[in-house]
Amino acid sequence: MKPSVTAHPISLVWLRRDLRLHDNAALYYALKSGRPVLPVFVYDRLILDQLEDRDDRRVEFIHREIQTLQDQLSEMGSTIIARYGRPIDVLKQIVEELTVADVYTNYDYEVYAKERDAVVKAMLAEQGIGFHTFKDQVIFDRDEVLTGGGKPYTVFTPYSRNWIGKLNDFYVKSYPTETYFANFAKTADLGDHDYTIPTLADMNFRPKGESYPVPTVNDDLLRTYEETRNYPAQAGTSELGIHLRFGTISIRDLVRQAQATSERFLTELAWRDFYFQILDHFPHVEKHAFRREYEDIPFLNRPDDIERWQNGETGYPIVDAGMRQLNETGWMHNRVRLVVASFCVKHLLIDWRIGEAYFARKLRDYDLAANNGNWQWIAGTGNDAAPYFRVFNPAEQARKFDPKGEYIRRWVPEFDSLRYSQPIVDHPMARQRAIDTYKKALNR
Ligand SMILES: Cc1cc2nc3c(=O)[nH]c(=O)nc-3n(C[C@H](O)[C@H](O)[C@H](O)COP(=O)(O)OP(=O)(O)OC[C@H]3O[C@@H](n4cnc5c(N)ncnc54)[C@H](O)[C@@H]3O)c2cc1C
Repeated sequence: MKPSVTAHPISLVWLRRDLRLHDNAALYYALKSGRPVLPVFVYDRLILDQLEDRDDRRVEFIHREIQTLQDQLSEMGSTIIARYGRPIDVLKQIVEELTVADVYTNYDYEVYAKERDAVVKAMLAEQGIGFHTFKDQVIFDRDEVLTGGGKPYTVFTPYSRNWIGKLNDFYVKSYPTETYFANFAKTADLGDHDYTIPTLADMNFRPKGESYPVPTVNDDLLRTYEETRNYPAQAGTSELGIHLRFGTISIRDLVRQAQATSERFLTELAWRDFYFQILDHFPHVEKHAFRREYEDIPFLNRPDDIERWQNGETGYPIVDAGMRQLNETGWMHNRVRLVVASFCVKHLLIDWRIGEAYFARKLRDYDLAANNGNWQWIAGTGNDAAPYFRVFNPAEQARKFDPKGEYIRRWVPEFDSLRYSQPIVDHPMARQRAIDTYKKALNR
């Protein structure tokens, strides 16, 4: 018999990319099921141990949010169990310690996550414990938005038309979790367990001590979003990426706000769903070109070029400004992400996977689906991608989107001086070299 300290079985809600109590699908269904509910979070060492930077912003953010959840739950007499380890081991340990009837969790579309969940589900099934998953982090998933022929969309415009057309109150209303908060398990009823949250140091991380964007966006910004979103010197975008990534805001709340203020912003949220469904339906994109014929582009991958691109020392001011913003803040404006990514792949002929991995290491809003989708779009290897012969001209982009050079001067203060690097490549040469290289590899 397993050691049981609860008189009645409880339900666990396993939080992952949904670090909030408000409007959370899995939490709602767990709370409604009638059993006492205990939230669980696993600091997954299979992911964390591989991170290169021990002052990783995302880990610190997650740690802060788990502490916030713990504070909110303890005010209700409850708690969260947060442990560091492999998910399978931690969950096994918890179901040995407590009498658990069911585990509720929100669906995750990444390949690793799907495999992880299958293993956990099987382990729980062996013990007669149910594993229930829910859609939460997107508006539509799996087969909810398909082409007329019943296939997943690979082109964004018709997808987004269908996505927007299908939006109705049912899909965007919040789950009223608050109504059932009385159903959180009471710490007093759970017996003596270790509810201490591991410290960053316990996991071999240290804080950076920076602040994060607030988890809200005001209506005024969204009303002018269409006009301001392309100008990196302005604070014209929401900077909600990190909150969407870790679920510290609800996508349903945000979509309702977008419906009332900005069609353009709504379309950006559709892009987010779009790339989730691409990853879900075409998991090969994680490591390979969406279009297989683009697999064999002979990228140069010169170590010196890679280093200068990463450090923001290419001698192309808009590129350098973007990379320095990324390195210093963990965020980069979308317009500049497009420019630096294009420069990396086309001007320097660096494999898009190298650029993608660098963004994955540095971006505080890093998300596999969006990052991969956007890199493949730029590289021309993706579904619905920019044609390979489209090579952004960095000087043109700077003239158009940073006409007074304000953004550039903010991040590249030596820009006007002799100390500023000479261009790493000549634009016309690099452009032609990229086109010729792609053309040859594609046999066109
Ligand atoms: C090379 C490259 C890599 C990128 N990597 C990521 C990434 O790892 N994670 C990420 O969330 N976005 C990524 N993007 C998309 C986009 O640049 C960011 O979502 C956006 O800049 C984040 O800032 P924001 O929150 O102020 O965005 P806003 O303009 O305020 O948009 C709101 C939200 O909409 C979503 N969104 C907006 N544009 C896109 C897009 N093109 N694709 C998918 N979702 C979008 C994001 O969730 C974003 O937070 C990448 C874009 C490029 C060109």
